[in-house]
Amino acid sequence: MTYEMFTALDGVYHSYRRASENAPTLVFANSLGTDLRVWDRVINQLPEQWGILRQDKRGHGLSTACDEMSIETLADDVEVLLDHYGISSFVGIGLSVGGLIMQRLALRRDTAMSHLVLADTAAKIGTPEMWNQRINTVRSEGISSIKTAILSRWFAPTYQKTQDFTMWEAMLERTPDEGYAQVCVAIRDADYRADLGQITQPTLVVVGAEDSSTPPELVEEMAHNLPSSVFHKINHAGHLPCVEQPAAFVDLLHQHLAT
Ligand SMILES: O=C(O)CC1=CCC(=O)O1
Repeated sequence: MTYEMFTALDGVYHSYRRASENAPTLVFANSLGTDLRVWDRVINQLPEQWGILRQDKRGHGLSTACDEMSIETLADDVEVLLDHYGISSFVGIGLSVGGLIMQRLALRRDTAMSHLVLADTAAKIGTPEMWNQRINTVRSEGISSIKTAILSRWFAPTYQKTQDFTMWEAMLERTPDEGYAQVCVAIRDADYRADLGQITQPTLVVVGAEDSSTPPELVEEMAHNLPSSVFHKINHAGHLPCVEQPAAFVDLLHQHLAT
């Protein structure tokens, strides 16, 4: 059974989906410019009985934005749902900015989070200058003015020629400009490199071999600084291996949860 819900948190409408209440519960956090559908292909290949909780970040998908956003606020939003459902044991799975959110939850919920999966992410993503430039451009000219550059980082060249590609292009283009800009602010202001050594959960770190947003070397460096991690590159994928190579992603997830 899947529940699709809205809840109001400090004036923000928050959209999320919960499927099955069985353990383990897999809690997903999405990347910048994508909504909870970015996990569809992975979730479709998981055993039906596993619990699933995913949501649209503020300013993305069907969730509304707020004036000031930080990774801490976005982590609060996940905690509200964990508490609402009384989830005391879960696997945290974060993609890109979702990985920053899950790094916070790994520390805040250290006993409840049994395993961590960090995909195409780092403890610090990009530079303040790069994010400020992107924020200014999105606010003044809109997401469509930078969508070609973003999509070329999201996907390997071969995928960009497929029919599916247009769906993701539409998802990005329909993200509200201010919601997108606010999440860029949250990423710009986050630097969790000093905290990596305190994350004790067994952590699977994956990256698309053709990811040019969070390149394999950056992601591997994060893996080296985590006390208990395994690192895998997924071939024929860019920044969103859960979209381009869901079977490889699910295989690695199964292996990780068996440890
Ligand atoms: O849009 C990008 O460059 C990719 C990205 C960076 C952080 C995130 O969540 O996505």
